[in-house]
Amino acid sequence: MDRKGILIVISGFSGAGKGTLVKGLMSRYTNYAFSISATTRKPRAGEENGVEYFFKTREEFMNMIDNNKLIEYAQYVGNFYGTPKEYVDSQLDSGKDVILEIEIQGALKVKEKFPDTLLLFVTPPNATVLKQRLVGRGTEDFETIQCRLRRATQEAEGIEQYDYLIVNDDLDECIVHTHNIIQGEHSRASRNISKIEQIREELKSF
Ligand SMILES: Nc1ncnc2c1ncn2[C@@H]1O[C@H](COP(=O)(O)OP(=O)(O)OP(=O)(O)O)[C@@H](O)[C@H]1O
Ligand SMILES: Nc1nc2c(ncn2[C@@H]2O[C@H](COP(=O)(O)O)[C@@H](O)[C@H]2O)c(=O)[nH]1
Repeated sequence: MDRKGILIVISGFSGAGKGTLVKGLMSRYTNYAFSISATTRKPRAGEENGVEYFFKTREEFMNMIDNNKLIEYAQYVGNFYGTPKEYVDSQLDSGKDVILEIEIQGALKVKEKFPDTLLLFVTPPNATVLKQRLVGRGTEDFETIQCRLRRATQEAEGIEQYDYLIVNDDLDECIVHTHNIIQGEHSRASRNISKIEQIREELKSF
């Protein structure tokens, strides 16, 4: 049986450190592919088209939806975000583990379409640290920060639907811990495959 990559969703409150964690995983380990989302959000200072996101007009984004180019999409604090399908399919087929850094509504849609998806939720050690990180990043105005914190309150209601909660306190520890969880998922998947193959073989003798 062909071994394919695992689809991994990383969600978490705005400012929890998802992007920082993903960059750490990508730079330290080689078997991850990061799915670059499409968004109608304006780029932050330093963000480049095709690196952090594919920045789209609303019309372009709607065309992507109409042409079935997205695995999932959602609205988040006034903007659209979505996962382009083609890249994810090709990377999974080539055996890479594909990381989607997406919010909770999209995460649940992905899980519905691909039940083997590993759902990880990243949290800071506490809410004070969350606010400090979000404010300290200096990329959003006061009103947007308030909207994102209110959104975090809603998102907290859905955490139980995730497979693992990952506390991002010490960044290095968080990167290694997340990698170990993903490797554990690989071992579990191959044990299941071996078992299924063994049972199929045994059934042939009846
Ligand atoms: N473990 C950590 N310790 C200290 N600071 C951190 C840690 N992880 C992330 N940060 C900092 O917190 C801020 C928010 O991190 P990041 O941008 O990765 O969050 P995010 O979850 O991707 O947020 P968003 O969803 O809004 O894009 C950044 O300034 C980052 O450098
Ligand atoms: N459902 C999706 N959510 C996504 C996608 N790409 C990013 N996101 C999430 O949006 C918020 C805001 O991101 P930001 O870059 O503006 O801070 C955050 O929770 C991201 O994880 C996507 O393709 N689909």
